[in-house]
Amino acid sequence: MEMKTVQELMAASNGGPETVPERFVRKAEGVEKAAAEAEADGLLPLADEAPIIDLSLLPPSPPPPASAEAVADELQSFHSALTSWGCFQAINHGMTGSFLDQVREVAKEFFALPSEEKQRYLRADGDMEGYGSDIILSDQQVLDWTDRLYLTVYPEDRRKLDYWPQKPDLFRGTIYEYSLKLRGIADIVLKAMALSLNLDTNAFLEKLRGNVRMDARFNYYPRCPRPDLVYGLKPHADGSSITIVLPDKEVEGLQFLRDGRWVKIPIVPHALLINIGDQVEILTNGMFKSPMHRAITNAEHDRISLAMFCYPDAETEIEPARELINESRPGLYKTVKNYPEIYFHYYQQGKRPIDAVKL
Ligand SMILES: O=C(O)CCC(=O)C(=O)O
Ligand SMILES: [Fe+2]
Repeated sequence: MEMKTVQELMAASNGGPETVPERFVRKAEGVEKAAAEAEADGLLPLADEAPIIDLSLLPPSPPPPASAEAVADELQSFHSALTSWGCFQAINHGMTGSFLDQVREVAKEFFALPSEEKQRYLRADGDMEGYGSDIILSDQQVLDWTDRLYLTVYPEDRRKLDYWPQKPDLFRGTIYEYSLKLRGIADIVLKAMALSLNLDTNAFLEKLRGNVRMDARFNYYPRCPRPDLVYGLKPHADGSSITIVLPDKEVEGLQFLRDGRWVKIPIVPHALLINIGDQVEILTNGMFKSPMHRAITNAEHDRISLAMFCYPDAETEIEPARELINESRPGLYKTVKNYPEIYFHYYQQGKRPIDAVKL
C-alpha cells in the first residue's frame, strides 16, 4: 500500500487539511485508557518538574574541584530522580551546545529534503529501520502523528548503511560522533546507578554485558491541525536499558506520567533527557521505574527529537540483580532474553510489555 507520510499529508491541500484522517485519531483503549483518564485530571502544577542532574558531579570520576559533599548530594538526587520519576534532565554532560545544535541541524535538514530524496531511505515492509511510519500490523492500529527515521547505530557491523542518509553531507559523520559521545554518557549513568544502589561500580554494565547495542530514532512531528485528536507518539514506556533523548530546542511536547498525571518536560537549553527503560526496571527489581511517557503535537510548530535507545545484546539474560532481592522485596520479574521482541509484540497490542514479565 502506498502511504503518505504525515509531512506529505500536511503539504497537500494548500496549507494542510483542516482535520486529521481517521487513522490517526486516538482511541482510549488499553494503556491509552489510563493515559486519557490521567489527562482528564489535568497537568500537574509546574512547580513539580523533572529533576536536573549535573553529570559532571556523579561518581566514580567527578572532577577534582568537586567536594565529596557535592558528589554525595548529587548521587542522592540522582537516586531519588530514578526511584520517583524514572527520568531526569542531564546537564554538564560534556558536549558543547554548538555540537548539539549541529546534531539537531542535520536531523532538521534531513526531514526538510524533498520527498523523492527521503523515499530512498523508506522503511521496507516488516523492517524496523528506515524512514516513514512505524510498522503497521493491522487496519485497527492507530497511527502516530510522526515521520520517523530509525537506525541501528551499534554494534557497528549491524549498521544498515543503505538507510543512513547521504544528505545532508554532515549527517553520517555527525551522528557517528554523537553516538560515540552517548556511549560514554550511558556508561557514566549505569555506573552511577549501581553506586547509588550500593552495588559495585560496574555491576550493571557487567549484567548488561557492556550494554552494547544502540538504536537511534529521529522523530519528526509536523504541526497538526487538531493536536487534541492525535498523539505525536502514543503513551509508552521504552524497551531499552536507558534512553537518551535530545529534545527540540524550541518546541515542547514530551510528557511523563507522574503520580497519575501528565507532566510536561520543559526546555532546558542543551540538556539531555535521560529515562529508564524496562530492562533496567527489571535489573533493579523495580527500584528504578521505567516511566510512561508520550509526545504531543501542536498546531503552530513542527517538532524534532532524537531518542537513542541503549540495550544489551539480544542473547543477554536480564533478571533482577540478586543483591536487590531480599525477604521484604522478593524478585518481581522473570528472567528475559531478547526483550525488544517481547516488547514489540505487546506494544502493538496496546499493552504494557513489562506486565508480561512480572511474576
Ligand atoms: O519526542 C520525544 O521527545 C520523545 C520520543 C520518545 O519517547 C521515543 O522516541 O521513544
Ligand atoms: Fe520513548
